[in-house]
Amino acid sequence: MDSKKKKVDEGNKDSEIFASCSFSALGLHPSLCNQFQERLGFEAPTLIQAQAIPVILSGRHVLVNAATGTGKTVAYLAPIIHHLLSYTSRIHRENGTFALVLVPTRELCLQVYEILQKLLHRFHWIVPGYVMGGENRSKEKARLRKGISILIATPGRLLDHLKNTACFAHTNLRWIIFDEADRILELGFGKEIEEILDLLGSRPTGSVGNGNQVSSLSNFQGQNLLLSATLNEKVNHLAKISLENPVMIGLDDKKIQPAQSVDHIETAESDEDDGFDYSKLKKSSTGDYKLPAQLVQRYVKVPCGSRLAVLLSILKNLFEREASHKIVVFFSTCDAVDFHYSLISEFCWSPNSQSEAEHTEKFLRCHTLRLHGNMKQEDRRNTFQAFKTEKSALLLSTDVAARGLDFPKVRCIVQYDSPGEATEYVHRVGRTARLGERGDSLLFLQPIEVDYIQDLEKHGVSLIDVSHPQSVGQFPIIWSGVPCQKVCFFRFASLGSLFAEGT
Ligand SMILES: Nc1ncnc2c1ncn2[C@@H]1O[C@H](COP(=O)(O)OP(=O)(O)OP(=O)(O)O)[C@@H](O)[C@H]1O
Repeated sequence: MDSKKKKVDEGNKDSEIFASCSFSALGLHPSLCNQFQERLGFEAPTLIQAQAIPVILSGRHVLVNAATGTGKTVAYLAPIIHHLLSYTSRIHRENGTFALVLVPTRELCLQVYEILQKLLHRFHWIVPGYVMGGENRSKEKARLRKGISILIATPGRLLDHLKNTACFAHTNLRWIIFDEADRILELGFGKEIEEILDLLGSRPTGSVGNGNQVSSLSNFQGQNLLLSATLNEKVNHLAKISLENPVMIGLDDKKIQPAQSVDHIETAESDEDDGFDYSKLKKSSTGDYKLPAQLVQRYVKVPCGSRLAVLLSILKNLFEREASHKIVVFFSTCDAVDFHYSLISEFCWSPNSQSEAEHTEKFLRCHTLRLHGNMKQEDRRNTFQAFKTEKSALLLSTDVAARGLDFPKVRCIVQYDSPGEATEYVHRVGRTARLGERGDSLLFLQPIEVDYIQDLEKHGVSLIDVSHPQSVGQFPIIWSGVPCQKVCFFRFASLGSLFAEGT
């Protein structure tokens, strides 16, 4: 490709991701705009940020539905920081919590906290903090006693502190954000969320447990935000009990355009008594999912007994082709992750290997990591940090890594076990092809599971079938048919059948 054409392509790609305006044009505080450039290296807002930030700044309740990796985190953090910077008298940490960000997993909690720390680098009077399962409660209490201005939390631990930590000051609470709202509910935190909303006085007690009742939040002076790349019935319910006359961003837009001003954002025609059209949300939750346009999605039919051999062959090929490569393989259970981790680790290069010969002898030349909910908190944290910084690594994980996690430069997602829900498929593959980067995904399906493809098609997601030898060439990953790998293939095929799968 000549360089002129390449420039045009890059220009087109950028215009699909980034807005043509600056952060300051969105009305954000100038010193915050400087932080974007200095601390995060952001030159311009993404399209979703350009659309959401002015609306969130206006104080409206908002529901944001945009593809994975489009910059939703900054879209909600920036307006909060802007407002906290704009108060005429500086806030103090003794004023307690002004904003609460609820997230489904511990890793996402840490990730949002890291971004927040960077953004608040120059604003020491706005204190970021987190509380989450697996952490020391007493230490969290001590931090809450001192005061946390913007608190990120997993629901169970937050509820615990709301009930048992008397020194947790939240009377100044103005914002509640549900990041990955649908996942919070899928993990069974529905009751906790209702209790949290009640304890914080952000919905009237009359609507507890009644999914059909639309709350009137007129006593609550705050602003609530819901964000997710996928919507479902449960989010519909959460929207009903937590949002008042919200603006929906990204629901109908095939291509998101930046907002000129709040007046240009349409709220849906009312069919409910609070002016918000919940049927539109309902329709969207069964409609098309938003996936990064540049993501190449494939599937392969593999009988259960051959999956391991095929996986190893694919991984070998991938790591041999490119020296720096990051790959995530998803499994359905913690046991399956552990089983494959101990197996694959036997064949993997490790950073602790003594000699160069040891490196080259290994079947897979990459660092292997694992992540799941049954691991000790410290190990989870180490894996999360390591996979972020590694240039070449393989992460074996359950769906704990599927939501919101932003690992840079993940080139490929393999789904060894098919995901239960179509939404989970979208979030798993969303760990690659972020913010316009290229990415590939491969879904393993057992012959009895092929109907899953039709389920995905109902949501506008179509995959290329690479099960047939003639299609294998389309895939950047060549598997069992490669002669030089036959020995390995059969070796692993027989090994695979020695171990019982389905753990
Ligand atoms: N304006 C920007 N300019 C450059 N990079 C950005 C900008 N905004 C966000 N990013 C980067 O884009 C990546 C994706 O952002 P983020 O994790 O917020 O996406 P997301 O939409 O929340 O994704 P998911 O749905 O998977 O949670 C991050 O690495 C983030 O640092």
